[in-house]
Amino acid sequence: MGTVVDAANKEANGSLAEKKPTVVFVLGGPGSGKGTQCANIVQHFGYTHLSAGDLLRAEIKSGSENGTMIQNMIKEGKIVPSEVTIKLLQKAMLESGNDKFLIDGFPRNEENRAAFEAVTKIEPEFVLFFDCSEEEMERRILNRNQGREDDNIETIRKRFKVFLESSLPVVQYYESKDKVRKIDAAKPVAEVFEAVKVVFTAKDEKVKRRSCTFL
Ligand SMILES: Nc1ncnc2c1ncn2[C@@H]1O[C@H](COP(=O)(O)OP(=O)(O)OP(=O)(O)O)[C@@H](O)[C@H]1O
Ligand SMILES: Nc1ccn([C@@H]2O[C@H](COP(=O)(O)O)[C@@H](O)[C@H]2O)c(=O)n1
Ligand SMILES: [Mg+2]
Repeated sequence: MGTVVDAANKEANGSLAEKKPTVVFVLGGPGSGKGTQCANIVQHFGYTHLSAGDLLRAEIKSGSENGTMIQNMIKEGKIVPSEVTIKLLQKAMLESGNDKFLIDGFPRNEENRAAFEAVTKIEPEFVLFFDCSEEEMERRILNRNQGREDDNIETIRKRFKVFLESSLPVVQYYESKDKVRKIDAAKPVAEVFEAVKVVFTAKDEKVKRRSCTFL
């Protein structure tokens, strides 16, 4: 027999799927500029930005029962079990009131990807992938100065390893479905955003064309 929590989750999944939200996954290595560019996309295209890492860090701060486990995983650069992260994402999506989401730093591995699809029944519109060299990403993270516990050289190396071994295969999966929009993220912020704008403008044009065919 299901618990009250199971029933509440089922209801949340149902109401999310019914809303048919537009989801764009924003992927790229640690420090590639995902958060920076998401802030620009929010301003120009009206999406709500949900960073899985930010949600996990907020969960630690909230004093949740999962806080210590999440903190340890982040310090080690490991990927938190999908169940935890997906619940945080679902809650944030429902609370936002918006129907367009940039989901930043998720899915990070095959388990994240398959669980999100199975639980929410949502497929991403496309995947924005920020491509950048490790040298540049390392330089950026070491200069970030936001007091993140994982922004030290030991954890950075672990995060790069997890990115190569677990996250890139997810990008390849979406590539096989022709869903990846790859951006050269090594350029200055403004130039990267020019390339990002092209992707989102093309998406808006496609939606307009689709609605015209019904006139
Ligand atoms: N194109 C860029 N050129 C130079 N610096 C950049 C660029 N984009 C972002 N930065 C800087 O690099 C650092 C990392 O950027 P950001 O936090 O957006 O990356 P991220 O992909 O979200 O990283 P993480 O996965 O660790 O959360 C920040 O200090 C940001 O100001
Ligand atoms: N799907 C995810 C996303 C993140 N994490 C953990 O958070 C750390 C920081 O993530 P950023 O996107 O803010 O860099 C990451 O290294 C993981 O430990 C996760 O577990 N699952
Ligand atoms: Mg980030």
